[in-house]
Amino acid sequence: MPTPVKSVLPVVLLGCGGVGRYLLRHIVSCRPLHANQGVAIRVVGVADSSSLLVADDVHSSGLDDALLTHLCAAKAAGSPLSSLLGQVSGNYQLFRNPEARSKVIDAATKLGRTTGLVLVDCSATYDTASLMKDAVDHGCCIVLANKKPLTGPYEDFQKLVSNFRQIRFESTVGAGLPVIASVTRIIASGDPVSRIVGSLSGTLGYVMSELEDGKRFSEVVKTAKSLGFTEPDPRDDLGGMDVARKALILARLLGQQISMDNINVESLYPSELGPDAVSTEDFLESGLVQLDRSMEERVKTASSRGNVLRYVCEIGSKGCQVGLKELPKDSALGRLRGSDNVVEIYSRCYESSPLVIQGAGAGNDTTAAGVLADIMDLQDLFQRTA
Ligand SMILES: NC(=O)C1=CN([C@@H]2O[C@H](COP(=O)(O)OP(=O)(O)OC[C@H]3O[C@@H](n4cnc5c(N)ncnc54)[C@H](OP(=O)(O)O)[C@@H]3O)[C@@H](O)[C@H]2O)C=CC1
Ligand SMILES: N[C@@H](CC=O)C(=O)O
Repeated sequence: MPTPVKSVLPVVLLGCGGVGRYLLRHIVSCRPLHANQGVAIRVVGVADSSSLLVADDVHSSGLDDALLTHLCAAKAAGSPLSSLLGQVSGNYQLFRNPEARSKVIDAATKLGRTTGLVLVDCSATYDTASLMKDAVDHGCCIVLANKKPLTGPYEDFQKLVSNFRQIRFESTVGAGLPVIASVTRIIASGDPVSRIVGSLSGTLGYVMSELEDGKRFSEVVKTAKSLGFTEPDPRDDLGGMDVARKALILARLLGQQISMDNINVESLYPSELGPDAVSTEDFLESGLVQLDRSMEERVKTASSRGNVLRYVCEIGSKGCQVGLKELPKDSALGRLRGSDNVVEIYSRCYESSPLVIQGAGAGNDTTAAGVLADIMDLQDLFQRTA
């Protein structure tokens, strides 16, 4: 006998790039698994940077799986969502910006306090912050892979986490690794976390370990991009900002009321190659090679001392810093290979022997799996009443 549906989770997805598309594919392919658990995820809307595709009647139906599959194929081919209009049939409407934003609010207003709604942010922009805050006001649950809304003004962070039962942001730190959940559990048990140390960039982990194998910096950064490890602009990774955002999220979770300005960040590229001076394309094409020599020398110098380079994040009572460190090859961080992350959490209970979490720390598949697990984790808030 089929398992009765206990929870229906309506979802609006912001962003259908690498992570967002994987999420939609996971949702579709996990239907039988979720049905066995009595859960149905109903995707009622999907937005990209210019439009929103939304189900005709968000109360009673979602976008069907055939449409979601088409949508993923179109976005993967580089077409905007609006290209589906007139090409693919289905019970949906398309709204372009700025109307698209108000339609997301409409869905949040309609569903937030009735059936409930999960607004999922898989974009890579600060622009979604106000939408996410509005969604919180409308009683919606929110799930983020996007770190930016949580790393703007402290008041935004406070607002977004104000109903902590209704937010999940596991994938913002460590992709699919249970870092936020572990820190949250330790804090909830009254065990004060004193320090978090780790290698939290899949991109920089991959780049550093490939450099040790004698590969060129410019080549491995491009490969990291093609493997889906980097941010849309890899300078977010190479400049340390992506790791700094993760550090800020963790520090704020520990109760530190700090902002990005309070984090010491070491950049691996000079300001002449920064986003204000050079486009992403030019940076990839001709900027990166300018860094090959100096990176090769840094790696060789470290190696001559029996060490390796790792981009390390440290959060403690005396502040936060992220930067390149020379570490013994056989240390926990030194042994890291590829895009793996490792996080050591120190607290009273984990003082001499920290809680260590390690595993794949980047990639669209892993990250999307983390986002899906976050959505599923909200199922108890979506009990079907009828
Ligand atoms: N890849 C990884 O390993 C990990 C990624 N993340 C995070 O996941 C997020 C997504 O990454 P990724 O998929 O690689 O990024 P992409 O650049 O591939 O995709 C971003 C998507 O967001 C859309 N978008 C831009 N602005 C808006 C907006 N205002 N409203 C709605 N959608 C918008 C873009 O639209 P359009 O298609 O029109 O450009 C695009 O579809 C990032 O924040 C990243 O930091 C987190 C952990 C790990
Ligand atoms: N670009 C990030 C992806 C996850 O946040 C990384 O390399 O770790």
